[in-house]
Amino acid sequence: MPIVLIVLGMAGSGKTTFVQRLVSQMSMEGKRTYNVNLDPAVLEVKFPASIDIRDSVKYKNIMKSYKLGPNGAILTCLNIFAAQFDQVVKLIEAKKDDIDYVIIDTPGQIEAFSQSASGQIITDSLACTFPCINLYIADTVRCENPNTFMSNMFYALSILYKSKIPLLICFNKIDVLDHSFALEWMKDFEQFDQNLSKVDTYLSSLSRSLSLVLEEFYKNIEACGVSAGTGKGFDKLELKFEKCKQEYYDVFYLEIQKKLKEKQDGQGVAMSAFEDQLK
Ligand SMILES: Nc1nc2c(ncn2[C@@H]2O[C@H](COP(=O)(O)OP(=O)(O)OP(=O)(O)O)[C@@H](O)[C@H]2O)c(=O)[nH]1
Repeated sequence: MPIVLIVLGMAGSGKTTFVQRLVSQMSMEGKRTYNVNLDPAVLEVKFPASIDIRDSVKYKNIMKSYKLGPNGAILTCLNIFAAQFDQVVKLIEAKKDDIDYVIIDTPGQIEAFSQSASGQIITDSLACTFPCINLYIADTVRCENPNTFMSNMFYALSILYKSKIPLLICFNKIDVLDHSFALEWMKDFEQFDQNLSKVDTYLSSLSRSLSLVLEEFYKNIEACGVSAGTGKGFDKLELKFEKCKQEYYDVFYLEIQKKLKEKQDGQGVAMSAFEDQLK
């Protein structure tokens, strides 16, 4: 059974470069990947994609037909694609004995996965069938600002609680800045607090309070450092994936199966939320 990796993160954090690097690394190791592009607005997909949202939904047409701006159009494309996502799952299922990983690139509109029903439908459909992991890509250089670090952690937390599948935080761009400070901040509130004092803005007191709330989240979350640009840290990723896969079966699987049964009984919460959004 392949492991599904959903690559998420803020705009410009390096998701696509990460996917590119992972796909080529896996191929060098003789691993078989099935790659999916979920970014409808990208001009060129920079990795070999078996499924490309752009083949089903035309971003520019959606903008015109619904008179939407770029953000609204991307979210609408995802909503439309999510409605037919069972077909994507069927395609992956048909290939499941021939692939080791399904790697999914997502658009920078992180709210599609942290808040919108479409992200939930896509994640639920995959997680019901395959061991599934969210990879949260954080830009280490930007995280040097404690308030940006906190925004990233909060996004990661909301994705974890919304999707209810294992989460791995990948601090990217460690060729520019080592991520050890970020791991330290996740372990030691005093360290984070000292750095927060250096950028004292009105946001800092919110970040300080949130940091205390996040203590429990930090304890249970996997994190690592990578450079999608140079490949540094990628040799340690597979071990992390295996650990998260185990967590999927040990911690999340029962809840996922319960959700699946609810859906089959016609009480799928996610689907009705999605239908409400379309009204
Ligand atoms: N130095 C360095 N730059 C990187 C790394 N990974 C990505 N970048 C650069 O960061 C920028 C954004 O990378 P993308 O891969 O396009 O980021 P993304 O998250 O897919 O962007 P959106 O799809 O717009 O959200 C590009 O200029 C990349 O070359 C890295 O590990 N090191």
